[in-house]
Amino acid sequence: MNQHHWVNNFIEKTRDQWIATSDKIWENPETRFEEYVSAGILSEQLERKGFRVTKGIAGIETAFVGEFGEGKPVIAFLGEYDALSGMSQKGNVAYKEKNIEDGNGHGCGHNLLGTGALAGAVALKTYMEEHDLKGTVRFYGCPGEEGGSGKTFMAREGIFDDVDMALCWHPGPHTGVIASSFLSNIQAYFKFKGTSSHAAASPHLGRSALDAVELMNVGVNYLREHVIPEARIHYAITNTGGISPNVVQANAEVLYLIRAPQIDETKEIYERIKKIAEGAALMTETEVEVIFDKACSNYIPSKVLGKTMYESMLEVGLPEFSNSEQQYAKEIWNSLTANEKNNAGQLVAIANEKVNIPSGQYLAEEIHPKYESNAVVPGSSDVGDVSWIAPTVQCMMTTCALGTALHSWQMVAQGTSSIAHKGLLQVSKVLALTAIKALENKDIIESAKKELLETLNDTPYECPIPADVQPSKLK
Ligand SMILES: Nc1ccc(C(=O)N[C@@H](CCC(=O)O)C(=O)O)cc1
Repeated sequence: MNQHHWVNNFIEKTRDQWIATSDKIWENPETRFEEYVSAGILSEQLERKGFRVTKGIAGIETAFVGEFGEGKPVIAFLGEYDALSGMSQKGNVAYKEKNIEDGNGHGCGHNLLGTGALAGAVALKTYMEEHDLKGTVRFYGCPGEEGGSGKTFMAREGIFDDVDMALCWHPGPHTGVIASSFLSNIQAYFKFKGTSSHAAASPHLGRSALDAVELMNVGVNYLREHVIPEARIHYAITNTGGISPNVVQANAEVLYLIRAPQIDETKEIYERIKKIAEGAALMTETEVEVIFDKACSNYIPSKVLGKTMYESMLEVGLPEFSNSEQQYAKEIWNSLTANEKNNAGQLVAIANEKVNIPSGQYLAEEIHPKYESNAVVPGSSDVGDVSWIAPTVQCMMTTCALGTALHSWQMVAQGTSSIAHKGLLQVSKVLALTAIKALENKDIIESAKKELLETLNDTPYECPIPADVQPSKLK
């Protein structure tokens, strides 16, 4: 039996357990660094499959690793399982309706992501046993990707240092190797402290922290024109100082997320934003404290491994969808606005380019043929930090209708559908096959490592998160 047939047989034979695992995680959406149930579901399966499991690695309760085999090469599968807050949504419907008031939801499909990577790792382990192959397979349970950069904290503790190759994937509307780089980022809280007072009787005695937040935001709005065009600066006001307009707000806080292609560019913008915060504090006679939350590095896709993954994708092919799945995808398509439909050809996170979508098509019908690109995707991922340490490869696999945006209710609704299940099985095969090809042809890993060394050009990996910053839960 050739490699592809073996992988196909294995995943199809075990399909029910992957689907059930993904659905269980979908039903228990947990946000950054609180993924207790989800991490439990995945680590328990690794234990049952004979992996040596270590929980709470890198000082993070919901991070874990499962290992099988010994020696080189060390092949790592990266699994995520965190959800987004406030994104609760009913499954398998084509209209917006919450499942639970104020509940979380899998708006980025990480229920599928973690499970697909797990299935790939289990497939590789079984293949190694049956074919008496040497090496180590690891599944890294990586929490807090969304706004948490869990892998960057894990990288800081050195836990990826002996990895020879890393594999990951992302659910979405298209299929192809993720050929582009991603933006690095820094996230920090700006906490202002003033003096409360009666807003009518003694406003002159009050010093408003909320004013400071607003002035800071205005300052940053002016900054935006004077940064490189690829940069992105977002904010969320995490404390408005209360709900009483007749009190001068003594405490207020704003959370900034700053992104740019290179981490040095992000750091430079961060320093300028800190000056704006100091300016806002000066103007309002308040005090500001800057609390570094997290950061991640830009992603360096391995072209060598990208080629191997692309070849694996061609062998595995796209899922075949039934009439009822096509019908559901059409209903999702019909829920989109004209602008959203127009944007459907944008290959989010694959290559930052646009393809034509023929009318009447609702599910991707092609494997994007590019596995090399100089483009930068306007998003970030903590897989970036792993890619500085070991050659790393990722793909996107169709798990939802064309036009579905990540972080949308449509993404949550389809995350437990049979469309997503088919994508999940297909990508598990792609991940396992890519790893098997690399394991059976040592040249692949050697050239990938050489390529990474040349790309880094003697720049050593430096974790962008300072040593004293700890991962934090959502507030
Ligand atoms: N293959 C993908 C990997 C990550 C994402 C994504 O949306 N990441 C978040 C991460 C944000 C963060 O790093 O805090 C983002 O860009 O907003 C999207 C596709």
